[in-house]
Amino acid sequence: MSPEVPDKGVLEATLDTIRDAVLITEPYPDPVITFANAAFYGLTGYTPPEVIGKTPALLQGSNTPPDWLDIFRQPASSASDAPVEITNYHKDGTPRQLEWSVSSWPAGKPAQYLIAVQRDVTGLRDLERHHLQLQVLAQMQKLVSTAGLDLRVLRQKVADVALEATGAEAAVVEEAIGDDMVYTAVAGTARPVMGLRLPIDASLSGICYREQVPLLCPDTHQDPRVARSTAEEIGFRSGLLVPLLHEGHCFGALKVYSSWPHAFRQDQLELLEMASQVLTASLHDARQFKREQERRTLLVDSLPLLISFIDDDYRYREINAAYTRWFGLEPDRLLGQKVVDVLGQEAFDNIRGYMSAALAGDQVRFETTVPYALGGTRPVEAEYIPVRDGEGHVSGFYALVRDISERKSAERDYLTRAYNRRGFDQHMETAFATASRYGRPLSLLFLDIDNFKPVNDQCGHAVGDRILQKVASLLMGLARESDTVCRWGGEEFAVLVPETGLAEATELGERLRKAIATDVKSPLGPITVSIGVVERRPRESRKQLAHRADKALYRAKELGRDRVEASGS
Ligand SMILES: Nc1nc2c(ncn2[C@@H]2O[C@H](COP(=O)(O)OP(=O)(O)OP(=O)(O)O)[C@@H](O)[C@H]2O)c(=O)[nH]1
Repeated sequence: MSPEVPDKGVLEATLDTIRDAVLITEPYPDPVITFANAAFYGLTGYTPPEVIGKTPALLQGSNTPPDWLDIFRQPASSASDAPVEITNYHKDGTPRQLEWSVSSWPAGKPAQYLIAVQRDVTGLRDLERHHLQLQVLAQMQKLVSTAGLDLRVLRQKVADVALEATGAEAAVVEEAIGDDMVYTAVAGTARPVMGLRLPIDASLSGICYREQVPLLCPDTHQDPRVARSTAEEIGFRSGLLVPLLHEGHCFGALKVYSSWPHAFRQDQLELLEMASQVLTASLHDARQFKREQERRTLLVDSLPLLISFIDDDYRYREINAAYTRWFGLEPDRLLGQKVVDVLGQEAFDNIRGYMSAALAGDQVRFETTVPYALGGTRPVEAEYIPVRDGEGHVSGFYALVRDISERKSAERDYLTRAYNRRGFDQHMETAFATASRYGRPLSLLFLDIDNFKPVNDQCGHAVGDRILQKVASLLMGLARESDTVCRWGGEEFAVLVPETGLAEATELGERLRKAIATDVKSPLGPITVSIGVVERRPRESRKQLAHRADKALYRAKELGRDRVEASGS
């Protein structure tokens, strides 16, 4: 022993009594161990013959930085220098987090020995890690509850939290689509590679997804499973990958990575795995919800119905694809627009009352006409269904609008465009219901062209047809909007007149008779009509009313034609 260090034996005896592990080594570059205290043997599991004469390299393992022995190169110049934390390994292979402080001995002179003190901070780091894990998991729970079922938002949050929790440079959510792993959310330096696709069979994430196992990749340069060129391209040198698993079904992988090798530890992989378990349930629900939504949208879009949600400011908030077809406008030209701006003032005025009723909470159903993309208007049947928010306030209503032009044309007579019997019956039903419920008057006119047979026989059917058309158009022109003109059959017409008593209906009959006699002519002379008029009696059926009208008409014929006969009540 050198005379400059006469007290090394005393030192060693003292070191054996302290709790921190201590090594005494030769100076750098070959820090051969000349002494280890009892705490060191206890900490590492080695025996003196396995340690003395070796270097501290015997403590290193897969997660130890390759250049860690540099800490012996520049020993601390003062006690205040921060210790360096290194992952070393027990003899049985278990990793330990050790804080190393290396100093020269004797102090202030050229180093003859180095004294290396190691404090085992594994327990402390475990505690810290558990604390962090709890924090991260709490954060995950929070984000899951706030992200709702919006798949895009949720994916993004998963990537963001994974990035933050692991301190990685990049985080990616990869989902299996067809034969590829597709980057469906990216964070950190992975941002420019959103949407990247890699074959499942030729990527590390593919393995993680297929085999449903978490993977720690310390260095892509040393890992034959890595698609090297893509790894280089995205700056992936080391990383962690966990499968996105829900109830045994795997739908992708969550990956965090760094452009440096050995940037991650096993415990971070465990954390990521725990986090992914919390997240995948929500991701799975959001994926299901999106699929369900797409299915529903497809269904709603393929219905022959215009379906929209209109808010309490009379603006379209949701529309199905039928709107685009009907108005010839893309959804973004309709969404957020006011109904009046889309339909025009006139059509809006027709429905404004129904809209107010729906916003007051009533479910309403009505017929109207609305403008159509190809010009003109079309008849529609609309139903408004109010929607209430959590506090019972009506926030808007669903509008279900059906094109009824075909049904309407089925209610019309092909030759004259007056209502046919089917259309007339429907109007009769409604008019009867209103008249009897509110005790309102309702009258019916039956009208038959006089001596039509000779016209037909002598002038031909084409002439007869034109006369029928002319009579019908005169009747429709003279009747009110609320009246219903019907071709009852052959050369016989009916006019239903709501809100009108017998006297007024008889006057209308006279006006019609005169107009026809004046305006409609055949090659054989003017065309005249005979008319029977009746007013509905209380509790009278439709059939009884029609029968009386027919009798009145018959009387008009009997009494010489070209006249109006009213049947008193
Ligand atoms: N051109 C044409 N004629 C029709 C049509 N439907 C019925 N008619 C004709 O209407 C005529 C009805 O004749 P009748 O029932 O004998 O009565 P009328 O000659 O009008 O005599 P009165 O009713 O007693 O005044 C027949 O010649 C039918 O062929 C039609 O759609 N087109």
